[in-house]
Amino acid sequence: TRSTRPQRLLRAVQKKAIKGDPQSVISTIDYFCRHSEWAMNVGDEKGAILDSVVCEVSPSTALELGTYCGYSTVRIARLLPPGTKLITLEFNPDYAAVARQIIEYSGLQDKVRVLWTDGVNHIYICLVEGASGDLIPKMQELFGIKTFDFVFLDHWKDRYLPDTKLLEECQLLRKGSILLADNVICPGTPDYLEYVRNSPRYESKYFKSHLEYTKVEDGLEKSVFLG
Ligand SMILES: O=C(NC/C=C/[C@H]1O[C@@H](n2cnc3c(NCCO)ncnc32)[C@H](O)[C@@H]1O)c1cc(-c2ccc(F)cc2)cc(O)c1O
Ligand SMILES: [Mg+2]
Repeated sequence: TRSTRPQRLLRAVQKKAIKGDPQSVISTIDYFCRHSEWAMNVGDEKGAILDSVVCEVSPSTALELGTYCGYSTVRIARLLPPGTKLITLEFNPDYAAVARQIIEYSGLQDKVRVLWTDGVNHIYICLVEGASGDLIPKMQELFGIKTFDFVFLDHWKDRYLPDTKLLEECQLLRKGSILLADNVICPGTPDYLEYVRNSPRYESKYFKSHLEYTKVEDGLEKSVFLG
């Protein structure tokens, strides 16, 4: 049977990227998506905005909803200081398998630890297979996470709002937690935008950009939880 797009993207990384070099993995994926096959990675233009927010927040705990091939996982993890806990959730086992290999190829595998390892000098990336709706309520029990400093939303667009409300209900957000949402224009997340822009519990800001690898408008919404 024909390979899948994530498998072809992985093969391009294994063929062209420098093993152990996260930036090379990122550039290879961007080149592949621009010149061979488009794929729904956050991409280089919005990725630069993601980078700047991650550097500004310098989170000690971070959550990514929707790993897909691991492109934004690598983008985020390469900027995190040692001792950070990054949890990324992916419920499609085939995508999770590709993401695991891309994360490992980027040299972050020595930082990929199951979260309860007591090492203190590594970034912990835990790629958990499962649906955010089931896993978010278990963050404390499974990973000892009290609150997330940073959340990157990039999964099904109609799940941004319910999962944000779930994070609030599970008290996984604290005063100052930052939510960064991809695709708030294209494909669009109207109910989520309306919520974070009108709720007194959030201070929201739109970062105008373009849909990955295209000239179509898209952007990221950065929302600070006010507690
Ligand atoms: O649809 C887009 N992203 C979805 C990502 C889904 C990934 O996340 C995983 N996932 C989904 N829900 C959950 C979940 N929980 C929710 C269910 O329980 N728990 C765990 N994992 C989950 C999927 O398995 C995928 O791996 C998109 C589209 C365009 C686009 C724009 C223009 C076009 F013309 C075409 C496409 C551009 C983008 O940047 C985009 O991100
Ligand atoms: Mg996206």
